[in-house]
Amino acid sequence: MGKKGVLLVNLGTPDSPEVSDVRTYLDEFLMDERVIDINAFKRTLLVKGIIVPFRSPKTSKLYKEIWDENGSPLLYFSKIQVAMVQEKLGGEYHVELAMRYQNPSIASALDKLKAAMVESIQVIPLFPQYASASTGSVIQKVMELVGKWQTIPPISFINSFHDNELMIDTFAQNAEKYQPESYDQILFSFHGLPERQLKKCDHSGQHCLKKNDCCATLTDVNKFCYSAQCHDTARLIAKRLNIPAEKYSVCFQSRLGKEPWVQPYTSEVLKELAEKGKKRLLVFCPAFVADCLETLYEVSVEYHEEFRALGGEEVQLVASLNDDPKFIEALVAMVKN
Ligand SMILES: C=CC1=C(C)c2cc3[nH]c(cc4nc(cc5[nH]c(cc1n2)c(C)c5CCC(=O)O)C(CCC(=O)O)=C4C)c(C)c3C=C
Ligand SMILES: [Fe+2]
Ligand SMILES: [Fe+2]
Repeated sequence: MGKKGVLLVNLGTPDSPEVSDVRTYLDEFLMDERVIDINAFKRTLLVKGIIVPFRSPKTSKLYKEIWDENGSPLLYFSKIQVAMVQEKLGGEYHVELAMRYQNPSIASALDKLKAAMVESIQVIPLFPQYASASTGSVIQKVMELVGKWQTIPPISFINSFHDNELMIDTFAQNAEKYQPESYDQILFSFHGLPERQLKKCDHSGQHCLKKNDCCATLTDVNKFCYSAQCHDTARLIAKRLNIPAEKYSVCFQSRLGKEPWVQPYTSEVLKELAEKGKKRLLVFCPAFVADCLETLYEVSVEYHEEFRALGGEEVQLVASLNDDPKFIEALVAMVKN
């Protein structure tokens, strides 16, 4: 019998923090039709003519702030995650890492699995909550590439794992060392998405952003809604830590452009909390399974400074899942089940 192939895929990061590599990365990322989901002509003008030229130098500076001797934290922890999963799964499995954008590419990882003559491929996009721009894009890319093979092996995809118990437990344990009860408010700050993409993902066409509080609970109609899954992840972590509903807020960060994104925005929530006299905030970022620019810079530096300028004292980030053995156990269980 051949080995069972496993492909773990995260978003991707530039090859280096230099402007030229950041430009190449942003170009590939933002030209993805699932990320900037407008017609190809407008997308090309917007991305290649405006966003990439203006954003690359700024984003390069930010990457330089988080880049250390191990390189990009996202790639560094992704490699460790894959090595740990491989070790736990043993010789029956062949585990590869890929990034949706830049390196190691999905094409190169699939080539390695093909060369190893695996008998099947299981793909786990490393995004707990389903979004077309993240999970959907990974699945589409893998299907495009494997779809061209003469022999298409049995292939399966994990679509989301927002309520995975071991993952919820890892976030909760990471928070325990900060004594969450000693903070004025707990924030669950998820990566944002354009509202348009939420509506497009609603195949019923009647739920998302059509009803009040449409994402507050997860039902059969909205079970794949990014925002509804985010709210559910937050609820489960809060429940595990006995945090009452009034003591936590769900919010969305990293908005790009002027059109409406999923709300409330993290910046607005920081303002409201500062106005209410809250001083110390503990922040989870449960859309990410590894520390990255959005956690290490946007939350730990930008939001921290923003909150202090508003009269607050502290924004403390809860570490991401990174190389936590419990999260590795979660990934191993997903593969085996
Ligand atoms: C949780 C998964 C992610 C979703 C969904 C997502 C959607 C999304 N992102 C952008 C634009 C940018 N995101 C950037 C960085 C970034 N995004 C994610 C994850 C998701 N994005 C991660 C893990 C990272 C950090 C990568 C790293 O190297 O550390 C960036 C680059 C940084 C910057 O210039 O601000 C952009 C741009 C859009 C438009 C979008 C959905 C439409
Ligand atoms: Fe993003
Ligand atoms: Fe929704």
